[in-house]
Amino acid sequence: MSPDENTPAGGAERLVGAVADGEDTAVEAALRPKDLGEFIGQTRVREQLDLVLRAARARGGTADHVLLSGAPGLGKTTLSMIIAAEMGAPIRITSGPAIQHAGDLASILSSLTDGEVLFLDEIHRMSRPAEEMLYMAMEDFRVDVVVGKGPGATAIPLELPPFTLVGATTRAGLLPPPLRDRFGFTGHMEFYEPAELERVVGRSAGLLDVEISAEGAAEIAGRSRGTPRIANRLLRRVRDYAQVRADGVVTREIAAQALEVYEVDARGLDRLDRAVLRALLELFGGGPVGLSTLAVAVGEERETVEEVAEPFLVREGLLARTPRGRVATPAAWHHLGRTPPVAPPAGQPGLFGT
Ligand SMILES: Nc1ncnc2c1ncn2[C@@H]1O[C@H](COP(=O)(O)OP(=O)(O)OP(=O)(O)O)[C@@H](O)[C@H]1O
Repeated sequence: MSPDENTPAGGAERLVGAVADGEDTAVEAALRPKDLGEFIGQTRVREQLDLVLRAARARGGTADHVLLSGAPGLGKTTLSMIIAAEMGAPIRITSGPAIQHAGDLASILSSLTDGEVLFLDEIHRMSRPAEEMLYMAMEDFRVDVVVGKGPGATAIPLELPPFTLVGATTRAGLLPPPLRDRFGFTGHMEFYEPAELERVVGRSAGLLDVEISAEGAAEIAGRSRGTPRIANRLLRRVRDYAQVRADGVVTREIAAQALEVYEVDARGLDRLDRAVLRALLELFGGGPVGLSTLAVAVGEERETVEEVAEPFLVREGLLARTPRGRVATPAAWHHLGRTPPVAPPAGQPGLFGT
């Protein structure tokens, strides 16, 4: 398996990875907002969803199918639970990779109750036959269950109770159009602003009984890469530090010291992210340099640099992928406390290829 942004080479989970680790799973249930009012940020999606749910409630029916797209850890599972809670309906949770055969899906669908919410995480990873069964289930609340094999096989139609499908995907673009078109509402989840993450940290600290100052919450928020899951994880590590090395209270200084121990810098970069930038600046004058050369310079696999470190560096505007290779932006020089090279006179090719 190739590495991704969330797991460094070697397998250990990254403190700043956005995919849930075992500890996250254990504590996240306690930290999830329970209704739309408690859900922080995502103003647009929240308002649109509020309208969809209110209208469905007023009609006394089930809500339209909902597709939530966005990076891991932004709150898709949480929102699906909120949709069920707001509709006063039970929720069934499963995921695309768990449904490999159409029969797996048929057995889930046929056991749904009236109005139930079915949360299908990673919906883009479902098998094709299951996907085709889902089209009919979403549109007509009916599936054809095939009994037998070969020429003697018969399709038995099975009526389903009305239900709301909430699909979640990190890659909306990978969904086949017929599937995408069957959702009545699509919400795209954005990365969170620091002020919103500060509220997430403050709220979680309250639930975990951690005393924290506003500045302490801001310090953690600024290092959380726009992602509530990372904010909650960093809060737990800072809490440990505050307990062991101080009086348990999370101030700005304590948060900064703790995250220095864990090598997460003021902008949320970790050791690997910084190693890539440092090599780019110190060994290659800021680039352009080929990916393979850069990977050798930091002693990592090419895939690790490309899939683990680069996405966040690109998102932060610290690194650019150009046809001639990787280039550090002026912001990268500033972030590592260095002065970017002077731009060449107009008309002459320079470091940044202009
Ligand atoms: N808007 C929010 N306000 C407060 N906490 C949030 C918010 N969004 C997410 N969280 C918290 O972040 C954690 C991760 O959220 P969640 O599991 O819903 O993310 P996700 O997008 O479903 O991730 P994945 O795709 O990896 O399953 C949870 O503990 C949740 O409480």
